[in-house]
Amino acid sequence: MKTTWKDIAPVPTSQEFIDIVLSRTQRRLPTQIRAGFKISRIRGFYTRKVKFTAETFSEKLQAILEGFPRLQDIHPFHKDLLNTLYDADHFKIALGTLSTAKRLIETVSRDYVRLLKYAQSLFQCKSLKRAALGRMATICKRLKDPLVYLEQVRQHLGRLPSIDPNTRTLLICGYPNVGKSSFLKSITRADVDVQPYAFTTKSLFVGHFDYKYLRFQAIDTPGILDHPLEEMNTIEMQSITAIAHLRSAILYFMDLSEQCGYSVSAQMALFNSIKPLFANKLVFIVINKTDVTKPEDLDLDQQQELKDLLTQNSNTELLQLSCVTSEGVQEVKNTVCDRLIADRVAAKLKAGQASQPSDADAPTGRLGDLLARIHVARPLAGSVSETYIPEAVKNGTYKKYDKSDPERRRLERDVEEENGGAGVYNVDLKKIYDLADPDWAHDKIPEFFNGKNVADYVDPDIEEKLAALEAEEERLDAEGFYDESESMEDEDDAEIRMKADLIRNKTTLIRNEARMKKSLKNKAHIPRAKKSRTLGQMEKHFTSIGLESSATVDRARAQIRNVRPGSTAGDEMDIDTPSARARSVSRAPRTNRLTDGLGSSATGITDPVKREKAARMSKLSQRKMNRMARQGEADRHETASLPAHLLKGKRSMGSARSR
Ligand SMILES: Nc1nc2c(ncn2[C@@H]2O[C@H](COP(=O)(O)OP(=O)(O)OP(=O)(O)O)[C@@H](O)[C@H]2O)c(=O)[nH]1
Ligand SMILES: [Mg+2]
Repeated sequence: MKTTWKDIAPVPTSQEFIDIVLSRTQRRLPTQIRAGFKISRIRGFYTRKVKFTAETFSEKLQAILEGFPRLQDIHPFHKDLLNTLYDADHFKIALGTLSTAKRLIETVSRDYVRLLKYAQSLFQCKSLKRAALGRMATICKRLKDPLVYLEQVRQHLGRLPSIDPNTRTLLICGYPNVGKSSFLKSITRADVDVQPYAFTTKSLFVGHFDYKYLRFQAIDTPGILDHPLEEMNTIEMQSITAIAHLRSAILYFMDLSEQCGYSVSAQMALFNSIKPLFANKLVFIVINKTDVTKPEDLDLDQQQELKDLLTQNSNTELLQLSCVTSEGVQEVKNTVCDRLIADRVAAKLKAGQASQPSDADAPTGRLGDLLARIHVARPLAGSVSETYIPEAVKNGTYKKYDKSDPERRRLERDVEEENGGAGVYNVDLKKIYDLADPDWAHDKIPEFFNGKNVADYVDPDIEEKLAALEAEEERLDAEGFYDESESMEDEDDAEIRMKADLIRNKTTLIRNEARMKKSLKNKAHIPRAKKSRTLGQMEKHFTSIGLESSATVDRARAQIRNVRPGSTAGDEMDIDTPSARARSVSRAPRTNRLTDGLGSSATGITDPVKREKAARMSKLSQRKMNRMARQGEADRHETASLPAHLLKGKRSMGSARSR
């Protein structure tokens, strides 16, 4: 949560505000418009101006609104402090006025944009825009007071001390002039003013110090007088706010010497009247200026009163110090800090949700929460885990591994050395397989199912048997065994024969396919014409199918000539033969775009009439494109009829209107 507001952007006055916005509109938008332009363009030009101005206004107003703290979002302490210092109502009204103005400006913009849609001339558009901007400026002028007030608040907010309401805090309070600032000065490096008159300190001051590696903040408050809350001024109310909202250790300072100008009984009365604010807090009554007067020096009545004060308020301690001799200063500081730490730790432990533990004496609060989430596993009742010492160690027969001993245990390392040493020997992992029969460990196919594995179903001679069968079949075929029986075959035989044929065909197919797969594998095949065709062959082919070939042949010839100007024009098209590819090919265009497709004579010269017509048509098709690419707004061009020097600067009749 934010505790300081040092980074709020400055709030301009209303006049500055208007200037900023209007000059931004002027700078950011185009400024040139002529009566001769299309009306839609003129309307667009002014609409944009109105919209842009309104947007800038609302953007800037929004920035101001967001820069200031929202009272409902900040800590109650800061909220109350802002209330006492700047008056929450005033603050809210100022921000509210700003947000209303923002809304009004948006409405104005909307209305005038709507009107601008129906404007008929440059003059009308311009008048509408002036009216719109004028109304926005008027709204802004009415923000004069809120803007001034907010700027003052901003400057003051920036100077407020950064008080963190949640950290370890020592709050020093008491009557004016009792030595509060002197104490803050002696325990921290804060530079507070110490003067021998009342109300030296007029606002909250913060100092920081470390104790037991923890950061503490000490807050010096302005002195308080003993009168009802309603009569307290802004200075005193700051102290009250701090006492009421900060979770802290309260150090109530008292001056028994009465050098401060207030009687001891008045100081005790003040303690009693602000006592309700001390609820749930650590409270210490600190007697300052012990170098002048100690509690023992008081008359008996007052001593008794002081004692009563302590007994009435059970959790209140009495401490003594003197800022002048710095006697007891460190002790007071240390006592308070120790108590504060202990208090905060206790509060933290109590803070959890498990306030109703199942066990009567189980810890509550956060500690209970934590313990509820932890499970400590313990051995089951009765089972004892003891240390295990091997027998060999116990009876002394255990021998340490010794490489030179011939009777030593054989290690994998020995096996490695016997079988060629490191790099040659490969660890045999199969020998440790845990199988029903250890002999199976080195089987090639060790997987078993129902006592058998795949190997049991393989006939090792299957290939030879098949070959023998096929040979016999061929022999029978050759001897004409099947021919003979053809005449007297019955239905069964015919079926068998048909099946045999099918099988044979299928086998051949599979074999061929496998062969093809092998040769095609991992090769990119680019189909190419194996043979080059000659132009003559093509001509012959065309005539054979009854097509007129002369034009095609002419073009092909012309192309061949174009491709290889140096080479003798052959009538081979051999575009795809390896030799043709190897030859370097000229990068000159193969065809003339102007004449391409116009139809040429055998000599390659185009009909001039056709060519002229083509040129005309291409020009015509280009016309639209030329028109579109002509000079436009983007081209900074001053027309001759309205030169710049006639438009700008002062005239005899007042200034030229630019906005
Ligand atoms: N003799 C004596 N004088 C002290 C002691 N501590 C502070 N003073 C004097 O008391 C006067 C007031 O001290 P401050 O620290 O300004 O008192 P304060 O409570 O901050 O006063 P306000 O800011 O006006 O509320 C100064 O003149 C100090 O010199 C002390 O221990 N002994
Ligand atoms: Mg002071």
